[in-house]
Amino acid sequence: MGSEPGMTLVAGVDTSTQSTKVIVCDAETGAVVRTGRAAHPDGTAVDPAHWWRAFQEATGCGPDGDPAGGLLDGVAAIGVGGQQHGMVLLDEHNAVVRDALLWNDTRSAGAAQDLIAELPGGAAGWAEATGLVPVASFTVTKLRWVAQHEPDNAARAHSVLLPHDWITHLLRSDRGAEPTTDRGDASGTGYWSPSTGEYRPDLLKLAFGRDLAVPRVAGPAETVGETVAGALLAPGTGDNMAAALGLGLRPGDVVVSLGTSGTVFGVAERPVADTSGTVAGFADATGRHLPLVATLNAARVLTAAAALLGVDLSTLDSLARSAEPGAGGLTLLPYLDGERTPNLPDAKGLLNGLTRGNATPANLARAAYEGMLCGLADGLDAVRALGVPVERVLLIGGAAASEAVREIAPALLGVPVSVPAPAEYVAVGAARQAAWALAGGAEPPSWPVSAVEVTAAPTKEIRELYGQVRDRALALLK
Ligand SMILES: Nc1ncnc2c1ncn2[C@@H]1O[C@H](COP(=O)(O)OP(=O)(O)O)[C@@H](O)[C@H]1O
Ligand SMILES: O=C(CO)[C@@H](O)[C@H](O)COP(=O)(O)O
Repeated sequence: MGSEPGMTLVAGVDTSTQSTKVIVCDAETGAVVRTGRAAHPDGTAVDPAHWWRAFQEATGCGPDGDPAGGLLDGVAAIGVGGQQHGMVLLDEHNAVVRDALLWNDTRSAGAAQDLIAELPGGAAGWAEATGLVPVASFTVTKLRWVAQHEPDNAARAHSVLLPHDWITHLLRSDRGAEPTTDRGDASGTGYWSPSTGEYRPDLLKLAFGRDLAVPRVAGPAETVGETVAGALLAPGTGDNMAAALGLGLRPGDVVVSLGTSGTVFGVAERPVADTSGTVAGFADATGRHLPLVATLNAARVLTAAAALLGVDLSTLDSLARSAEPGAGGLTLLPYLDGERTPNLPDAKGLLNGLTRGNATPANLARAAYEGMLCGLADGLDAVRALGVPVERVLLIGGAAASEAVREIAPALLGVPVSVPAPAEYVAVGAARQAAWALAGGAEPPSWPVSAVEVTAAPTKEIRELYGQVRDRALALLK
């Protein structure tokens, strides 16, 4: 594979929960000319070496990131987007100390509670300081868990990075240089302030009991290093921030992403501090802010429902579309992997309203889609309540490919839904950041995004029933 004649090529990487995806595109227009992907292992604690191996498999690069005839051949700049929050602990020689604890690992739920209690001001104090109220997903709680449960690992730790920081670092020709991150991913740690743009080493120390080195926060379009082949490295960012960049979000646009996580987010000019902790006050990758709600359960609710019914995803889709809205009164609270919004780390899924009359595969399939989307409709209400304007929803992530999702989403979300042309928008955003680092300037290059709009009459009664079942469960589980 050689350079496409006349084109300047940039690459975007999405090192996400289930896989690594790589695109190579024209820096001027964003047109994708090459793609690659490779799977990650399952589990919520993963050796970061798997992500680097997946990167090599997806691109054909050598262990030093040399593209030599592979997917990245001729690429002028690379950006890496990655799953947020994952704790990559390194020793003083930059060797990984233990498996990374991922965003969906709930073992640090107790640590989150402790940290809230230990800071004067509690939840409000954390929201004010970092934009976040600690829950198990955030890196700061994982540091506390290691300090408490694994003193030997804690003693070896010298620095803490996030997944995108680690892959970006491995891509550098000079791995002895200081690692970097960006404000988007730093804002998901719980020890960085989106209001001041500075780390809060006091909060890291509160969690870990001592200082740890942290990566330098690079500017949005900075070049942070070079690969062995001389390609520029952009700062990279968290996957949701990268998706926002890939879609070129405008005020009024809110993204609903249906990957392993479900997320709902929009851009804001000012930092957000939600003391209830429902909306995380993240920063974005452009210098703005990205208020976001995340659920632990999205696309894999559908894979679990398909496995339960013994069918593939395409049959699950047809079954769900053949059922009436409301699934005959079946409601699924989709907390299969525990849940983050609402904050129920130990919860399990709950199927309510089962009768002999409605016990059909079609209703069960439909309840899975409706339950997943009702959880995100709650998230949409929460970001709207914080003043984020919601004129239309952009639906992305693996499960946005589902016809049933496209049919049911506008009815439950209650706003027009646009489905952007199928693409890996996290990787697109990372590539756009790379093009920005290459070109310089105040704003990233403008790349077109086409989308189709899907509409449906709102079905409030399904959300009402879901709300009743959710509130009864919350009263039991809290
Ligand atoms: N047509 C479809 N219907 C439902 N789910 C789908 C469909 N296509 C892909 N998925 C799901 O999308 C998920 C992967 O989405 P992705 O956004 O890449 O996740 P992540 O970024 O978390 O790794 C997988 O769980 C996969 O089963
Ligand atoms: O925890 C969050 C956001 O706060 C997740 O959105 C992760 O960033 C993982 O994303 P996916 O791999 O599911 O896309």
